[in-house]
Amino acid sequence: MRRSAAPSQLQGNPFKKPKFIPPARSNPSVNEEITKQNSDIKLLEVAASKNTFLQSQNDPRICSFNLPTEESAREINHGDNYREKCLEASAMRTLDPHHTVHSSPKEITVSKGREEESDSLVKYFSVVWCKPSKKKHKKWEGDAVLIVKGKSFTLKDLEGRDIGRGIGYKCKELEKTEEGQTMMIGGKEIEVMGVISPDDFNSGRCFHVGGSSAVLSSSHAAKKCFSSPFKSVYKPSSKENSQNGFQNCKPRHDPYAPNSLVMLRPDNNHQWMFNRNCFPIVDVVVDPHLVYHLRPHQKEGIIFLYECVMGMRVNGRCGAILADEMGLGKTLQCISLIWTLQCQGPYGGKPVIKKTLIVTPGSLVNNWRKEFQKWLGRERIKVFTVDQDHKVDEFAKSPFYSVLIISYEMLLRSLDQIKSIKFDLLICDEGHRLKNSAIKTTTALISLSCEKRIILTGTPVQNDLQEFFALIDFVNPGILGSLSSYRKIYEEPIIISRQPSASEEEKELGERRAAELTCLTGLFILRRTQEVINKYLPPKIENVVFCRPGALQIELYRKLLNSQAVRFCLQGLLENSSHLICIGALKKLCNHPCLLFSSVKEKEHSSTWDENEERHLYEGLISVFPADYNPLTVTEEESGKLQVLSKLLAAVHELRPAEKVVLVSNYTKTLDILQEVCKRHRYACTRLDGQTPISQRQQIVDGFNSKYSSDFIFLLSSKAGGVGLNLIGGSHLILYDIDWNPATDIQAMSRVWRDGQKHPVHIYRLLTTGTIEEKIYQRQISKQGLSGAVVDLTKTSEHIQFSVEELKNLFTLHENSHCVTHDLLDCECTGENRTGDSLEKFPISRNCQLGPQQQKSNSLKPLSMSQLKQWKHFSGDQLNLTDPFLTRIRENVSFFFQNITNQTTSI
Ligand SMILES: Nc1ncnc2c1ncn2[C@@H]1O[C@H](COP(=O)(O)OP(=O)(O)OP(=O)(O)O)[C@@H](O)[C@H]1O
Ligand SMILES: [Mg+2]
Repeated sequence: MRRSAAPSQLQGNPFKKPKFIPPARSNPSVNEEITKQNSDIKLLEVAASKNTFLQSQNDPRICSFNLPTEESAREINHGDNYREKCLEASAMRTLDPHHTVHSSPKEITVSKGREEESDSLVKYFSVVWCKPSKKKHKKWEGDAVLIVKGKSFTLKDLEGRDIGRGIGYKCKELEKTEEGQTMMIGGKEIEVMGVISPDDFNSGRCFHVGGSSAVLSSSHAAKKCFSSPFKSVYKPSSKENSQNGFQNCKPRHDPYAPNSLVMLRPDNNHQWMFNRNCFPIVDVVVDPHLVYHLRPHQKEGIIFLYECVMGMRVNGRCGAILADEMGLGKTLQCISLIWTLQCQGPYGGKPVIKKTLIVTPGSLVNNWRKEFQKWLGRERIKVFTVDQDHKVDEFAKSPFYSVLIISYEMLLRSLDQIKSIKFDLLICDEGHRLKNSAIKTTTALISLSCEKRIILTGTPVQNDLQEFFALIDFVNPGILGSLSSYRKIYEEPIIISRQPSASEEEKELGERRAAELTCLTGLFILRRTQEVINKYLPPKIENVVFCRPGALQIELYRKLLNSQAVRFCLQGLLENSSHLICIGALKKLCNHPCLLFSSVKEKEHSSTWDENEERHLYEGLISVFPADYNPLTVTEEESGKLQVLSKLLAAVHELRPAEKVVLVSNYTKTLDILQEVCKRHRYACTRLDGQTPISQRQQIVDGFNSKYSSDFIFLLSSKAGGVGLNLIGGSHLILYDIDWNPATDIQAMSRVWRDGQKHPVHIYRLLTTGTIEEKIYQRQISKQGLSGAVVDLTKTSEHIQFSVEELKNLFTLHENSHCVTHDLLDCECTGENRTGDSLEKFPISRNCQLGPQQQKSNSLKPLSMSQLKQWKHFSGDQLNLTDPFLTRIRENVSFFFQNITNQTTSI
């Protein structure tokens, strides 16, 4: 039987949650989990054949008590640990004067004297109803309460009005009424969703939740796989019902079903802190429909998040950082967590959370909504996304929505309204931005009272210890003490130990403190790398393409390097930031000379030209351009990279007409040029940059990803849309320029090689041979080696300190090299189709060839260079290239590096 949710269920209606607890399970894996000190992540996969669950349900000793008595706990041989837990729980019960032992079977019949059948059985169920139809997928119209009394049924809507009656049913039929069952009552088709306790019916609470006016629509996606999880597990007879006041306290889903994903039960400590009312312990089981889709690492991630936010990993702290690499499905893991906590809880099955706040970059607000729909359909969870037309107030007033999704910018604007709502769970997507505790966004979020906090980030937690503190302190405030004590205890000793002058004692202390810090924070930080999903993805062919610069580019480059500004920089004579202007000019030139031309013209015409520092850089530059130079008519030949790009696009268009290209740049002006080229070649394209209104971004992404889209190219500004987006419609991604920060580029490259991608993915990273772009690339890969690619997204060249030596290296043009990067590898090959086979000749641990100071300062650097050396590499002159795309661009390329992940037979 398929079920689709009723509105009340979306609100986490406790009346629909069966509340049976099997208080003692003999499954050793569960007991192991309970005793585990270090809460290692472990999936509890319980064989369906083990029916101890059913046995314990049928055991009146168990069912008739909230928690087992000392005697019953001993009688049931479930292992010492569990007994200890039960004993303690029963002790807690006696300590709590308000605790009531629910043992009276008479509770079931309540309507004394009101009805003729006062002595007969009365049962209450939450149901959904609709007009009768033969359709497989019902369109449920509303929630209702079904009262089964004697031989009659009454159906009431959530305002208490009778909307149907039936009489004359056979006793046997009545006894069979259970979850998932459908029947006809008073001309309506109903489906039973859950049992309502007499108490909840009598108090009227069962009518309050969820509202009454919601109309359900069926969602194919949601209905497709949802099954009635209880059917084979719990079939209470009327006799049991009458004996057991807690027959409802059972897990929402069968914890013993094959592949069930069961959360760790709370230990004594936790119960003591959070279960003061001594509710029975109920297994929290992730919805099997979701589990069906989850990858193994995602199951682990959900268990991890659950334990963190429940305060099971670090006593009483409820924060977590999920730092999985890009594309690992952090969104789905969070959605699973929300759905689980919103419907279930370990104490009496009561839902742990009601409302969730998700804060995310503007371009991902609608992506979150889509992901909710993708995994849960439209009915189960009602999510509200804030935009110009949908304000927070609307969410606050509505009882239907349980999840609010808002951008960081909107959050600041609506902070007061947000603060007036009680959120139980806060998720900060791409949360690395919170590493700066001084910025407004961080202070705003800190000011929210919600204590269950999750940071999601693909590029997190790094070497900067203060930023690290800020992230940790956000999710688990105070866990590392005050900032000043943290500095004393951790930061200072760690930094001192890393200095070359550190004594042995200082080194040892720093290492121990670092280990302590890692150990403590490791309890609530989880990071997995992309390797865990490689096997689900198509092959990825990554190419670093060294493009020969055009003649004009070389001439201008020389001129810039000979400028007074660069010379002063190298003599250390100029102000701090002057080198940045020089670097900026060289980068522009690499993209296209016209960008430099426009900048110079712009500066020349400004009134401050004479005092301007840039004058020292740009003087005489215009004379190098042809006299009739027009920056508006972009010439492909003037830029090595543009020439390669143009040929590459033509090759994809011709050789793979069904495939599409994502074209990434860090600069909107460069995107303008690329767009112009697309236009010229009549390639249909779409574009997302910082100017694109947030409300349109998801639409643009969806349009491109659709197989019906005619767009061939997606122009993407990596700064605006690099993080979080899914661009699986494209299978070729070209990084037109390089960023200082490897994280920015990795983020951008991860947009296409993700779940859902159907084609082999081709990544092209274009670099201009011998120029500053190669130097930046070299710096990137050595940096990645240092930090395992865990680098901060917000670090730009402004944050990088350069020594004069480094600047000298940056400001050198290597005109005679095919590939300076390859030269530095000191590889013995001649650039002829080297495949890394002969690597044994070059042990990976050997020193890097990057230069003397680097060799000494960091032993990790050679590793990443060695890794690069393992890539296939060959010069552009190679005649027998096998890659059809590279063959097409060979003429303008001096060197290639290529790496293939998940190679299958053909690419
Ligand atoms: N188990 C799964 N099966 C199929 N598709 C999945 C699964 N998990 C996630 N996906 C899909 O993979 C894509 C990437 O997921 P998601 O956007 O959550 O990644 P992420 O970890 O947030 O990455 P980023 O750091 O780039 O934001 C999405 O389209 C998502 O629907
Ligand atoms: Mg994401």
